[in-house]
Amino acid sequence: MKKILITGGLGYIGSHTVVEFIKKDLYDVIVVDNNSTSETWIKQQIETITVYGNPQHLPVTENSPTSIPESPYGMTKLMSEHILQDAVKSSSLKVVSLRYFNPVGAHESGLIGELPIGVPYYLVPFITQTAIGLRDKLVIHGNDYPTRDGTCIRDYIYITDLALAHLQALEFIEMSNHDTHWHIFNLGTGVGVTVLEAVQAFIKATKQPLKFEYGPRRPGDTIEIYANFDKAKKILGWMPKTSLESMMLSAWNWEKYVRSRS
Ligand SMILES: O=c1ccn([C@@H]2O[C@H](COP(=O)(O)OP(=O)(O)O[C@H]3O[C@H](CO)[C@H](O)[C@H](O)[C@H]3O)[C@@H](O)[C@H]2O)c(=O)[nH]1
Repeated sequence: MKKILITGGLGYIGSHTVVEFIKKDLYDVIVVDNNSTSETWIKQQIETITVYGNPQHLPVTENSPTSIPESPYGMTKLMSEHILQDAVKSSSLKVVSLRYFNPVGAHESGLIGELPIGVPYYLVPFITQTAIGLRDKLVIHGNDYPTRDGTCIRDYIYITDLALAHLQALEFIEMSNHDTHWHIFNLGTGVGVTVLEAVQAFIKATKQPLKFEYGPRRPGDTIEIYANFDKAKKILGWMPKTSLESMMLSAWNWEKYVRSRS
């Protein structure tokens, strides 16, 4: 059996990816994690669409220009890509860079999911924590953007769909004999969803009331971004399968499970 090392394997994305690799039964999975942001049994997420900044054209493709990120975190993502790109040129290393859009939801078992430390920064954990009563209300950061309802637009991708892309990406890079050893794939649904639509999807899917109000814009927020994932579809055979409402329901089931433990 092939050995695979998964770094950050206790994290939100990492843990779901580990599950899919184990299920496949082709790999001996070794997990490395420094637990730096973990709440003893699970930790936060990373993703890389910050490399696109506020895009000029939508949906963004892998060829859309990257911009200088506003945050040091975003810069680490862009720099990592550059370092890997250089390493590929000077070695036999093969690299696939997966650009995640906004990963949300939890595993269908309800046993793993996203568990931010302290007050959540990301939308969906904030929604679920508000619905369960840990937060008074959700504040929607700005409703005066030039979008259909004034709130920001994102491309929310189900965590297990995202995890499966890692398997497909590995199979692709192992099996193929390409001229280039550096590949980038966008992983999103191709559908832009406003913050208000995300909130409504949560309410509809879970039948939970959710108290929310509009607040000021959050500094540095991208106004609108969603993916063109044609490349992943064509080359990896990858397709997102899960509806926004199912994503929200899974996040809610996870939240209930987490709180029932404590
Ligand atoms: O309490 C909240 C939380 C979020 N939002 C809004 O919901 C949308 C999504 O926000 P998230 O924080 O969930 O996700 P972002 O896309 O803004 O950003 C995060 O996810 C990105 C990729 O998904 C990058 O990793 C980035 O660094 C990270 O901050 C934004 O319009 C944000 O303003 C609210 O209105 N209220």
